[in-house]
Amino acid sequence: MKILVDENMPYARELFSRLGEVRAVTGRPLPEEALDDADALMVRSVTKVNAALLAGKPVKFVGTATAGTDHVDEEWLAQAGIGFSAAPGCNAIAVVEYVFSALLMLAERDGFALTDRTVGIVGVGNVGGRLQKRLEALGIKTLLCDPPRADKGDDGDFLPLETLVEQADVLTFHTPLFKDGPYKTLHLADEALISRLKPGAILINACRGAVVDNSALLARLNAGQRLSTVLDVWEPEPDLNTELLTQVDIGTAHIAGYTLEGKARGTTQVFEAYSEFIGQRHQISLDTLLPAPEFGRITLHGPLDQATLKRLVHLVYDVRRDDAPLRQVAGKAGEFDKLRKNYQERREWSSLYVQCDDARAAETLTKLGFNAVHHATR
Ligand SMILES: NC(=O)C1=CN([C@@H]2O[C@H](COP(=O)(O)OP(=O)(O)OC[C@H]3O[C@@H](n4cnc5c(N)ncnc54)[C@H](O)[C@@H]3O)[C@@H](O)[C@H]2O)C=CC1
Ligand SMILES: O=C(O)C(=O)[C@H](O)COP(=O)(O)O
Repeated sequence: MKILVDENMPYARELFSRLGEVRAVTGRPLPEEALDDADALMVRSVTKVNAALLAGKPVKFVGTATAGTDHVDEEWLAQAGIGFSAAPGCNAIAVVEYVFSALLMLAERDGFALTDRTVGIVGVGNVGGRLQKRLEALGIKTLLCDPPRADKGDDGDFLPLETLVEQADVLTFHTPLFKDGPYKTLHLADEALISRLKPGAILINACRGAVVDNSALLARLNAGQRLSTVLDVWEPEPDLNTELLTQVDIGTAHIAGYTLEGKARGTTQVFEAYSEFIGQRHQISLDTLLPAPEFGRITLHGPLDQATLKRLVHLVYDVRRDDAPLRQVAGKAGEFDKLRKNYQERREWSSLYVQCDDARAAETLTKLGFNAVHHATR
């Protein structure tokens, strides 16, 4: 059994070698000769998986260690009889923590309280749903837009996108990229939508670049629209518009989902799916794979206010550590992917054990996803 894995999948060699011979390859571009004798292919979002790549090859299963699947022609895989699995939700916590890190940075810089802001969430799935819960745990008002869920009759107060545009101070996108169909998201944020955002609003895109029309956004920013912008994803990648990068408040190289936990969950989810596909069911516990974090334990004295939360969040992950390197290399061939390949280890908030002498601080931090306990220390 020969299994090709993207070289940017942590723990892939260790896990997949339990099932067969593993070869790690670059995902962009994927060396096509490697497919000639491969039984299975494990990719990330940078590899386009379609007939052009796989027709006539022996590959019987494709796994993508990602939440998004717009790089995979699932219809063709199904009609070609090739098994497929994605990794839904694997990195949702990472994206939520990226959004929080960015919002706390902007709130400190511009001197506002997050509890005075209303956050509009477009796409309330694994990322958007977790984001809603964590924002509400802090007492921040959210407005939700998810037409597919609304049409299915899911519980939730789902609103039209237009209402979010009118009322939200922060508009954050967490939808898949659908190029057409009833729930098309390509250029969901177009020039008309962007120009109607509230003055001083914050626009965040951490889903897929083309969900926001990047040329329209640049035109609005150049026209002096009062808007703060956080872009993790770009139209197109890896060759983003470098002028747009100079205009955004935070710009990163599609790394919102890149916690070690998030990437490792992606690998384990496709490993489990493939092991089931070949009839050798394995289940993996993440705890057995992950190393100890750089900061493991901290004591918080007193209550939790926004400034304290910001310091705690930024101890684990400060989004500015990913903004500066992108600005340094943008426009140079190959550098966007190099930043992603050589990504400095980043952990999730749950990796930090926080001992609090204030019961409410412990309760809030627990709801936010920290490993917090209340323990009187004074
Ligand atoms: N920047 C990054 O590193 C990452 C980006 N992503 C992207 O974010 C997307 C969302 O991730 P998840 O929450 O895990 O996916 P998900 O599939 O759990 O949730 C997506 C939600 O969007 C909703 N939706 C679909 N069409 C919509 C529309 N037209 N308007 C509003 N809502 C719509 C769906 O009903 C669903 O509830 C992924 O598809 C992926 O493209 C995901 C993880 C990491
Ligand atoms: O899971 C997704 O969807 C993502 O966007 C991933 O975080 C992207 O990471 P790569 O697969 O491009 O390494």
